[in-house]
Amino acid sequence: MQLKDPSLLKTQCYIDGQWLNADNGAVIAVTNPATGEHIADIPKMGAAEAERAVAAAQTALKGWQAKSAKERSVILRRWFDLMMAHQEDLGIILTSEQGKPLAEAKGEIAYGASYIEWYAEEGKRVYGDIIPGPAADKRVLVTKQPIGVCAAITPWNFPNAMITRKAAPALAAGCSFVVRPASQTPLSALAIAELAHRAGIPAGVFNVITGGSSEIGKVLTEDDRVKKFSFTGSTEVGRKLIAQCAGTVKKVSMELGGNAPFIVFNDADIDAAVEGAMISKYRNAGQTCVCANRLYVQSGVYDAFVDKLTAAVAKFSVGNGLDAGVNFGPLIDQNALAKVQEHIDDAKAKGGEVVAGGQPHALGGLFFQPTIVKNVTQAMKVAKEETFGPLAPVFKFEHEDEVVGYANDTEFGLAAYFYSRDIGRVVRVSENLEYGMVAVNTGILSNEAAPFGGVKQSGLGREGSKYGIEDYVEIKYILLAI
Ligand SMILES: NC(=O)C1=CN([C@@H]2O[C@H](COP(=O)(O)OP(=O)(O)OC[C@H]3O[C@@H](n4cnc5c(N)ncnc54)[C@H](OP(=O)(O)O)[C@@H]3O)[C@@H](O)[C@H]2O)C=CC1
Ligand SMILES: O=C(O)[C@H](O)CS(=O)(=O)O
Repeated sequence: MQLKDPSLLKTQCYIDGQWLNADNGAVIAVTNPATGEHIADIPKMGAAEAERAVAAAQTALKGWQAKSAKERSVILRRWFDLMMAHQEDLGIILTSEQGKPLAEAKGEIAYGASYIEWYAEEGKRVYGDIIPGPAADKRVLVTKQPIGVCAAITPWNFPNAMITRKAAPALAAGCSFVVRPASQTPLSALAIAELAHRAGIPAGVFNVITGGSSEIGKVLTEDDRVKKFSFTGSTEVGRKLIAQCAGTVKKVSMELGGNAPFIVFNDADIDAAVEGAMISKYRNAGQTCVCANRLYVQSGVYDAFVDKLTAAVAKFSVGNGLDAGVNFGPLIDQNALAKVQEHIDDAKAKGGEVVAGGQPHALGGLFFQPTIVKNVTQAMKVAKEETFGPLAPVFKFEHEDEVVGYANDTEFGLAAYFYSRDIGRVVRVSENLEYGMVAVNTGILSNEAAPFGGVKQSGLGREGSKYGIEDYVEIKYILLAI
């Protein structure tokens, strides 16, 4: 790995300001999904180390809370500046362990850093209230205080941004933080820790522990010193972790699975819709929770849309994300490939027609062809299950009410997209779609100014915007009798 600053490639965990190996010396190998090559070994820590990380966060809390919001803001701003100064190296580390093209990886670094930039400022705006009391001698004061030690478990698909989207509001609010990143992509998290150290974030305030997900997860969800738990990943695992948090009544945030509809009406700008579908469907090789999972196109523009999308997909350059010109990388593992193939085969067996891709890429390994299947129906797996890969199933529909019904017919409710230039339809459909986030005439909706999150079984809470810091404070009501 050719880095300008090789010291960003850390292979130990960061606990209480120290770089540590596992107590028993056990390690987990990290490999490059594009080549299968071994990149590094990271500690395989367990419950004992996780408890020490929580203890360190507890110890560090008082000093960090004692700083003013402005003092914390100055340190967070330094963290942001360091991440942006090292954007290229952080992008190379991210592409090497996760696979996304370098341009996308560098984009994720800027996206992840933007949450630190945003919350460096937002922490100074955690306002309270003075409410007119019920009697002349009573004063009702409302203040907000940091919730305390926070813990998080994060996924492999955005190994930088999913950490900063949680750590930034937590630290800005005066909380301390322990994160356990996915075993497949730990190096990005450890690089973030190195820059936190350089930024002057005090020992114990920000901790990164790697190792067994269940064993460490049990500590982070059941230890009473942890007052808030945040998770990004599948709904299946999210349910388990919510249940594990119940014993200590922890506040939880959950960013879970999706099944995003992408709807194109006859009155849409078709070229804009194709451009949006390319971003929404194929970003990170289709491995994002907000990827278009079902494309619904009204009958009047169905053939034109499919033809234009097919032509656009043919231009992808599939390969190692570190190679110049590559804009489509590998999937994360064999399970991901198998899921995509299963959905394609099911659709074909039920009448679907492959018009692009449809099988693993000639490059072999974890590369899969960007795929489009047309003439798909609600009876197919692609209508109900999240593919989490580069498959665009294109459904045909006739009427607005019909497609809104299809779009809402899922237990998920994270992101939805539609293209229309009819203002009445834009208002009606935006309001009738049962999703936490609705994008109109665009294929990408994620930014630090917006409250990212889902309804139904796609999650709890919001990340980003002024709303995102509310999950890291507790309201305290003070009654003054004078
Ligand atoms: N809403 C959102 O923003 C996002 C949602 N997702 C959803 O997650 C799925 C794919 O991502 P994926 O990472 O495979 O999801 P997983 O839920 O399998 O994994 C997410 C994280 O949870 C850890 N984990 C898995 N099982 C447990 C457990 N029993 N206890 C504690 N931790 C555990 C994993 O660790 P390890 O893998 O190291 O064992 C990983 O760090 C899709 O459904 C996708 O939609 C993904 C990203 C973002
Ligand atoms: O993990 C994810 O899929 C991200 O939440 C998607 S995004 O925020 O990068 O759009």
